[in-house]
Amino acid sequence: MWGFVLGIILILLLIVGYYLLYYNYWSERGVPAISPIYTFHNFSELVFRVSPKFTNLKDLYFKNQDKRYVGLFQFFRPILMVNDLDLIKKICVQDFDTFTDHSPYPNVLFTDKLFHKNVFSMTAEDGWYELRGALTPFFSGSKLRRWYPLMRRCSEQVLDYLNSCESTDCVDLRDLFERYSNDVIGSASLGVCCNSVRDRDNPFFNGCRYLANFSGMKGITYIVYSLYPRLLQIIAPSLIKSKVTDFFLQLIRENMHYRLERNIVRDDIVSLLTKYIQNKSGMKETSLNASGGVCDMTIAEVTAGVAVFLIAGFETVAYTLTFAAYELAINPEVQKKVCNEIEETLNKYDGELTFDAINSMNYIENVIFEALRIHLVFSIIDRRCTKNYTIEPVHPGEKPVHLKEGDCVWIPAGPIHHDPKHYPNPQKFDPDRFGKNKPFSLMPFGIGPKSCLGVRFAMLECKLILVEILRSFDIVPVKKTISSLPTFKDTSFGLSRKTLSNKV
Ligand code: HEM
Repeated sequence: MWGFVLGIILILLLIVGYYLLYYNYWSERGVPAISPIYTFHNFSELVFRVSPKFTNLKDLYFKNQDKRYVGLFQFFRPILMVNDLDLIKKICVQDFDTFTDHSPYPNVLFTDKLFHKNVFSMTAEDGWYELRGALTPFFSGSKLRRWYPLMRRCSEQVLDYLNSCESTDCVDLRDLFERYSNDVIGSASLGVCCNSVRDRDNPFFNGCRYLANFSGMKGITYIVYSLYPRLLQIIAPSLIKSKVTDFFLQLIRENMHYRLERNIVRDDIVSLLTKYIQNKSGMKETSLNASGGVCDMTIAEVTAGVAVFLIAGFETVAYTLTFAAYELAINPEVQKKVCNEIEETLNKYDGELTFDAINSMNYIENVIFEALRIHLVFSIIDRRCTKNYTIEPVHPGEKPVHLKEGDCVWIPAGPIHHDPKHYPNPQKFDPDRFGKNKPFSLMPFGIGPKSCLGVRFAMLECKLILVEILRSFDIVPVKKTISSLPTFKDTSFGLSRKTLSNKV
């Protein structure tokens, strides 16, 4: 018994000692620092980087907003939080070649095939530049025009569903948007057509929803892996259930065989990844086995590469749309302006909701950006220093700060979006302020060469479904939506059918 108690005390003393040592990490570099105890105090927000209103991060930012940067800790990982927009620009754009990577992410081929190196987790040393370059054509203007009819079909399926509902007084829009975004990314990126709005239990949708969900033990395991990658080699539990991994591996296997047998090149994510892997290996033959099929290694790499798009294009879009719907519901005058824009545009395009018609609607784009400013999906943008780097002093009293290779930098995007010196009256939903904001003060899609690869794709799909819904319905708040803020536990909205005279 006493041995056990002494053991616990020893462990606690070691932890405290370790923390005190770490505390000096920043002060020795002349950086104002937050006590490491803060990490424990604000565990979920600092460690998991999620909180509905990022209250603690905001608190930290506003208490230190006179400082260009402040040192803090994500457990034992020292983080430099950068508050100053000029310094953000320098780190994320001008000196990007020193900050090419995110903080380490799990890269766990031997336990989780679906989390093998992908464009999000890959470092520059691993070949991030090449992979990003290989995938970029999927998002070019001409490709978006090509994916548009697929998006359109998905948006029409949502409308058909809503039109067939007996009552639309209380519709869970987040669920509907998840299904829509899943169908869009599935059909464009790999040619899987499912109507998950109707076919509510289809395995592709359930698999993607499971992949994109990082709550509970899965989220904890993921964070522990990214903080302590070496633990992986010791304990190595899977993040993803093997039956889900097998489902996606089998899906991609069949997909690739089908293309190979019929000589189909679709220029989608599956095709681009296959080409990239073939070029990387230098020999076409390495991706083909003796029987003319695709080898398992290629299938595993393509599946992992596709999985990150299924994850990236799922909750992000659904959340963005839910936030936008919320702001439209509680700001009817903004909703009216959007409807006027839709009407004017459709008049110009003979009533056809074409790719060009959607692209020419600017006000609704401002609405989406303003919704993302207020309710950001990712409140922190992170970068990892890949070589030693010095932040030169600018203000009197500052000293040069020497960052070491491996140090991590956080950009507090959420608090910056709410800073009155960048956005006067920051809680006010005002789409007209978009375009007048300071450079680098708005970053819902990240910053610089590592920013979101899917931004144009995401904006197109968000605009399309909002326009499609607003042509036939008014979005109105219901009691549950309003009271569930800020957690959005209940995402029901009222959709009130437009009469023939006010249909757009
Ligand atoms: C409105 C919805 C979306 C939001 C708010 C969003 C936001 C972001 C953010 C903040 C990043 C990190 C950027 C950085 O570190 O500077 C990111 C990265 C990324 N996003 Fe998105 N995203 C959205 C939709 C999408 C969609 C639909 C796709 C794919 C079809 C996508 C693909 C990616 C990829 C591949 C990356 C990693 C880029 C890289 O590291 O090179 N995103 N996104």
